[in-house]
Amino acid sequence: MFGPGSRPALFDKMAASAADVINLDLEDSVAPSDKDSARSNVIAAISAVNWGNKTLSVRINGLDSPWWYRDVVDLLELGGDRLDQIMIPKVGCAADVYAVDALVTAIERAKGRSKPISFEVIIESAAGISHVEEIAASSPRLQAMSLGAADFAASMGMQTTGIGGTQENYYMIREGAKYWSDPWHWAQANIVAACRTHGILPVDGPFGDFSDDEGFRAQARRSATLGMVGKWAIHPKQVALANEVFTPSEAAVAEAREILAAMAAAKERGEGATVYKGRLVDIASIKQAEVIVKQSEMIAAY
Ligand SMILES: C[C@@H](C(=O)SCCNC(=O)CCNC(=O)[C@H](O)C(C)(C)COP(=O)(O)OP(=O)(O)OC[C@H]1O[C@@H](n2cnc3c(N)ncnc32)[C@H](O)[C@@H]1OP(=O)(O)O)[C@H](O)C(=O)O
Ligand SMILES: [Mg+2]
Repeated sequence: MFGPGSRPALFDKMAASAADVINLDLEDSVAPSDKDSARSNVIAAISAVNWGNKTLSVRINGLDSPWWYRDVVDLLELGGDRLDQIMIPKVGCAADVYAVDALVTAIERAKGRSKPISFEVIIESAAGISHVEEIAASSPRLQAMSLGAADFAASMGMQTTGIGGTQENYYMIREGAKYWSDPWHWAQANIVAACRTHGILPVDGPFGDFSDDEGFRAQARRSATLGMVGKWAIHPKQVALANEVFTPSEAAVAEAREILAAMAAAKERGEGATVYKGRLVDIASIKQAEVIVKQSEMIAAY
């Protein structure tokens, strides 16, 4: 759940939401003239608001701006221990993450902060997607990586003002009928592969049209199917939609458990493969089913 640091009236509503992660934004939802006051609002709210068991993250300004170092210094020196994570936008290479890591490490040591700050990065440029694997491997602080569709589209020179979702002109045609394809797919798949290689979480970014619930669901379902674990909400109504999609359904969990049972029975018979509902399941199916069961158990335990 995202909210601008310049709108402190939203902070309690964000804390009361059903989101797992809160992102207080100092970057692109905050006008340049409000940067200093937004930073002060966020620093005060880190300690003053009851964030419950949510992960509390602050998106700092990009390394191409004059604001980012002050964001990091003040957040860590003045912001209190409740802060869990810093989100670094517009990361283009591993050195960008190193720069923030070096500053965070120095402040943590100087100030005796005992809880290490974790990082989430946004891939939202041509450089970021080109260097996605080195970025995924860049720091032990890194926990998650998102696709920022709007800046990504701009950096790539894409002809769209949409933030995620179906793009009218991105279609195939066959026998006179249009079939829309997904222009975000290849970037998402690259992010998932880089994240899974290096043990961090791939997250789907914003879906701008918050009046389009079905569009959000469709985008989120594609992301979940690809291996992403969650999605940003830029409006409160998107939180329930994201939780609905990224929580495996009872039917999916039941089927996964049945596959595990079928494979346990197969193993008893000395077989590595068997038939479940008319289709092949084998040892790889155990790993697939375990993904769904583990997701459901983690969500239930949260
Ligand atoms: C695209 C790139 C990005 O940077 S995305 C991330 C940065 N953007 C944001 O953080 C924007 C977050 N959202 C908002 O600022 C607002 O939701 C809004 C401007 C999109 C709409 O605000 P508005 O007040 O007009 O909304 P209402 O429908 O009237 O609100 C209803 C109700 O909900 C409360 N509300 C609204 N927004 C939030 C919120 N973010 N968190 C909590 N609560 C919120 C609002 O106060 C109303 O409450 P009520 O009056 O009913 O009590 C990316 O980087 C890229 O490159 O892709
Ligand atoms: Mg952006």
